[in-house]
Amino acid sequence: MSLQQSGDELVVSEDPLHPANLIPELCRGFYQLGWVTGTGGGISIRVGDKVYIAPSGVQKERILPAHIFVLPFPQAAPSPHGDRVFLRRPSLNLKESACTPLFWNAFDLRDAGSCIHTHSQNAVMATLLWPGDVFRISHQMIKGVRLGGMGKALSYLDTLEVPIIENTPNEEDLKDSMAEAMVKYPDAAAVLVRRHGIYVWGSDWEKAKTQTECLDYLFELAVKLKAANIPLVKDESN
Ligand SMILES: CSC[C@@H](O)[C@@H](O)C(=O)COP(=O)(O)O
Ligand SMILES: [Zn+2]
Repeated sequence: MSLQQSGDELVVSEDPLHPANLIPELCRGFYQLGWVTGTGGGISIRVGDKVYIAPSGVQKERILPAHIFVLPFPQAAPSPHGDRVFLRRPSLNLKESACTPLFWNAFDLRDAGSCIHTHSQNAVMATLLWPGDVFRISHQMIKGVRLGGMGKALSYLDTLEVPIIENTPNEEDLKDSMAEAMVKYPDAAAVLVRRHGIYVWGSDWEKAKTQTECLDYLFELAVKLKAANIPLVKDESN
């Protein structure tokens, strides 16, 4: 099969910033942070009408460009068998990430250019220490996080809100509750999944990565503040 017919030309590039090269590199970085160990977590990048997605259930720090799936955006109507439409599939027997419908929430509902999923223990601890449906923090360094993940940067004086949804045994079943949380909290840059992790998006991969890092810093800080009995939201009267 020629390059043209297989779609391999969509993942072969010498440009280090090509999504097929970036996804493996970023996943190696996330692995070092403990965000994508045990095959969990991942990142998807959308450039224009193409979405690049990693395979499911593989060691994310060992992904190669040849393992990347490319899907059309917007999503093409599924085949009569209900199968997703791909512009390019790896020749190996791999399946696209189970997070695909959740990444798609960020593309559809926020027009995001990238979405990151981590199993960061800081995020998981935040979902357990704050049992309600939203995590809130104020008067901390929240300036790296943007309104809705896409708009202007938050100010020191804003209160950052991240909705929390309940986990399900199958990743795909989170799609609707994640979408509901995104509609209910239009200013949120991420959705936490209780006892599981977080989905963070941005207008491009750099902004999604920056916001994932900022939020993780805040969750780690929040866990320490809780241990020290310091409230996360400052009382404006003192
Ligand atoms: C051990 S991870 C559980 C997975 O279902 C999922 O939550 C995840 O983070 C990664 O899914 P994947 O399909 O490997 O990309
Ligand atoms: Zn996960």
